[in-house]
Amino acid sequence: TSLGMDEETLSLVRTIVPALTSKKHKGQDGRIGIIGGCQEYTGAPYFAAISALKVGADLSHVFCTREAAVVIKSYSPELIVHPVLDSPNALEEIDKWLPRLHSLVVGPGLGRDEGLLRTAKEVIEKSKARDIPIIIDADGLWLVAQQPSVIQGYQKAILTPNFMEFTRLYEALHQEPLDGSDRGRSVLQLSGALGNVTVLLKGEQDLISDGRRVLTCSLRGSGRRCGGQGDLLSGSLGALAHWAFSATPPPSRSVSPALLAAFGACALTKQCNSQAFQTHGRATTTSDMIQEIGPAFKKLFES
Ligand SMILES: NC(=O)C1=CN([C@@H]2O[C@H](COP(=O)(O)OP(=O)(O)OC[C@H]3O[C@@H](n4cnc5c(N)ncnc54)[C@H](O)[C@@H]3O)[C@@H](O)[C@H]2O)[C@@H](O)CC1
Ligand SMILES: Nc1ncnc2c1ncn2[C@@H]1O[C@H](COP(=O)(O)OP(=O)(O)OP(=O)(O)O)[C@@H](O)[C@H]1O
Ligand SMILES: [Mg+2]
Repeated sequence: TSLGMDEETLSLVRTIVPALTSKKHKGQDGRIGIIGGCQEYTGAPYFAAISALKVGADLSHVFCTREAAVVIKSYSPELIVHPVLDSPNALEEIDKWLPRLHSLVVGPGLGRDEGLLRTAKEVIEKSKARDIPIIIDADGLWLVAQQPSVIQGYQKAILTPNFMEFTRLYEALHQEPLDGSDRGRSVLQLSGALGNVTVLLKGEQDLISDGRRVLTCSLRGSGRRCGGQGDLLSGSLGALAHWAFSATPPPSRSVSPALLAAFGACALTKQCNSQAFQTHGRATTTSDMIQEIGPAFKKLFES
């Protein structure tokens, strides 16, 4: 059954979770970077960055525009916020930090300003050269739909589209309308067309493919679809991808690190949604879900 499959994959995810020991120094369990945050959107990069921390990363950096920075900083003292994304030497400023980052999440609240998208593209190129896992979400996916070559073939990339973003990507790569009747097949095709980049299509069931196989995450969430849940997912995935790709030996022969990390992030997001909904019902918001990350993580991956 699919629930049996979920259980099996969850137990594989447990193997990549780093032990909490007194032998480690700050930073070892993850220094995650978020590229996003502009005039319109400050919530999305905050949700992504705080989620990476709550999952267990040690440091979370947000690279956003100057005016978004003060806002994001005042949501939370735990984030390191760089007001550089719209500066003339943005790439130089971000490149200074790249050697210290373990993974990058590109897109939450990035917006679609041409200059910002160009910078995001250059940061992706630099990160590929450094072999850093790259999660692409939200407006980062807008960029990939315009210029798929920016990510094509990069084995440490994971794309996290909602249905709308998926449709745009699919139609950009296949030059034909998406036939929505077999989503699993479409996800497999899109991943194949992108050179086996891992694609996670979010929905009632999350579908994840590396172009070779499709994993389905069928955990139950709730009927509450407030904005920001996708940001929680992509930020968590930033931390999980670092753990999955750096695990030695590789966690599984049949499931790639990217698939495993993506599955873990899906399961966690749905579990947070379900738990928050039990308390808050219709009033559930993403902040309520973020408060559940600790208990949800424990239930799924540490019990
Ligand atoms: N608090 C915040 O700052 C938030 C900012 N956000 C940012 O807002 C920007 C735009 O993101 P959007 O997600 O709106 O992207 P899009 O502008 O591509 O819009 C997606 C649209 O598709 C619709 N949609 C989603 N799933 C669908 C489905 N299964 N079937 C049919 N329609 C569906 C949604 O209602 C939405 O209007 C991004 O930068 C994103 O990160 C969001 O992350 C939400 C929270
Ligand atoms: N119909 C659904 N039923 C249950 N869970 C869903 C459904 N649609 C999405 N989800 C879950 O909600 C989470 C976020 O997915 P969603 O499609 O809302 O992303 P998004 O549109 O990018 O969100 P955001 O508002 O953060 O940008 C995922 O964990 C996904 O599994
Ligand atoms: Mg989104």
